[in-house]
Amino acid sequence: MKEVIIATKNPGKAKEFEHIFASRGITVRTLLDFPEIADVEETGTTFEENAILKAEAVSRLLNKMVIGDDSGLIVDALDGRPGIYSARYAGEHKNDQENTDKVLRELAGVSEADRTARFYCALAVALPNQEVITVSGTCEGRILEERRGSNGFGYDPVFYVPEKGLAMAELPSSEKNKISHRANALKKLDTVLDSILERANQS
Ligand SMILES: O=c1[nH]c(=O)c2ncn([C@@H]3O[C@H](COP(=O)(O)OP(=O)(O)OP(=O)(O)O)[C@@H](O)[C@H]3O)c2[nH]1
Ligand SMILES: [Mg+2]
Repeated sequence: MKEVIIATKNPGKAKEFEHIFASRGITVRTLLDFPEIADVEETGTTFEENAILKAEAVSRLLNKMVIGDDSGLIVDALDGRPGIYSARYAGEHKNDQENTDKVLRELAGVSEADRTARFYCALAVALPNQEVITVSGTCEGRILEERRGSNGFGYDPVFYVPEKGLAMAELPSSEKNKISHRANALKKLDTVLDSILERANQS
């Protein structure tokens, strides 16, 4: 059975990776399956650097291929914030609800046209003794004034997706997983993933 390990402790991301990889017949394991592995410190200054830190640290520990995901929300009117600090925007305790409230507060009074934003996802694939590979994907949208929908995680209830006419959290997961920043990054791995997996499952 083909398997990939994702260096994430975020249950929302884990679910999306499980869903996306299931369609390729690949089983996903995440750090939720390895509670003994400590948090990797995200000391990078870019999404890519943090994705590499997570992938390489866990790949070294398990001596296996590991994918790291570092992602977040970039709001133009906030000079790109929360950006790489998306998970901890309202404090170290990482609370989606509070993070979203903080963005809504900071955007109070900003017109619809100026509420443009995008989700960004950097993925790093680390294989023992090989060069790490990184790809990225984005998803363009706008920040709503109020929450809509209850699917997804994080900022999804306030992220409006113009091409769908709905908030991200109003989309069923099957739809989000076709258009999301994470899905778009994974598409870029498509061509290399099969050969990577073959090597990874041999070692
Ligand atoms: O509404 C959202 N829909 C998404 O699809 C999405 N993807 C990322 N995010 C936000 O960005 C942070 C990532 O930060 P992050 O990459 O450091 O992950 P994390 O700390 O949650 O888990 P880990 O993977 O590091 O273990 C998350 O917590 C969320 O706030 C999203 N929000
Ligand atoms: Mg994190």
